[in-house]
Amino acid sequence: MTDLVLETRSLNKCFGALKATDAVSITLNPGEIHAIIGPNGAGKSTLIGQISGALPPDSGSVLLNGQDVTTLPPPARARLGLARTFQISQLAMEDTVLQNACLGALGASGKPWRFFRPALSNSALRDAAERALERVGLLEHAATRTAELSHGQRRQLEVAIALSLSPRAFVMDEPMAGLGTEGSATMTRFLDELRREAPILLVEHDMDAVFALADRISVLVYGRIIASGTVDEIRKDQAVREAYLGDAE
Ligand SMILES: Nc1ncnc2c1ncn2[C@@H]1O[C@H](COP(=O)(O)OP(=O)(O)OP(=O)(O)O)[C@@H](O)[C@H]1O
Repeated sequence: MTDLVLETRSLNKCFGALKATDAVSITLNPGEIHAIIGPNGAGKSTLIGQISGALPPDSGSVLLNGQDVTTLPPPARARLGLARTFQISQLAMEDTVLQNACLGALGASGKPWRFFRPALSNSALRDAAERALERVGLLEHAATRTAELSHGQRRQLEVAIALSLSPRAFVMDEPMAGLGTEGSATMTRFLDELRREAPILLVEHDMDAVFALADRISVLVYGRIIASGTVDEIRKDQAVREAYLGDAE
């Protein structure tokens, strides 16, 4: 029996001759935030795609709470508690905030959202969505058209969608993107609390947020993990500084 919430074992994915992920093995422990950082094109999105199930690996495996989920499609992984934050582009802009917040639970059902629109009258689903909105501070906007939300509020809504799944692990793809200084600080405080609910695998370019939040950082360069360690270890790592942080400090 393992305590690991999420684990990848030697994930490989090639696009033609390009190795987008090259034997990537990472773990996520209960209660932690594990950040994955790396330059553009390092393979971070490819890794997340393989973890969420959107992209089949060429080889290697993905385990969720010790269960091999490598061949399961994204909705099945979501039902097992893997919550990937939805990208803003997947929000239905003409629908209300509450309707979007129901997405997570509906997504977990594996059925297309539009098909299930009447499910808003499902009170269990609605309650879960409202609780999630309350957690992220958006409940007062439940009836607002999503298009009217600010960028930062849309980011909060993405997290609410993930939360409505009662997840056992979060996988977040750049939650700070486009938030500005104040928005990033608010999101950082929120993620700091959220880790108590479920651990977070965090792909993020915002180094202030990463250094403030991460228990562990893994550095991906050209598809390979070149270093993994605490914030201090990564800051001091010469190979990391040369490959990535050197021009960011
Ligand atoms: N569907 C695809 N077909 C061909 N090449 C791809 C495909 N998806 C990604 N790549 C290539 O794989 C490499 C890794 O891309 P990926 O998007 O995973 O990097 P990333 O670290 O997420 O980058 P960024 O920080 O810019 O989002 C890049 O060289 C990219 O051009």
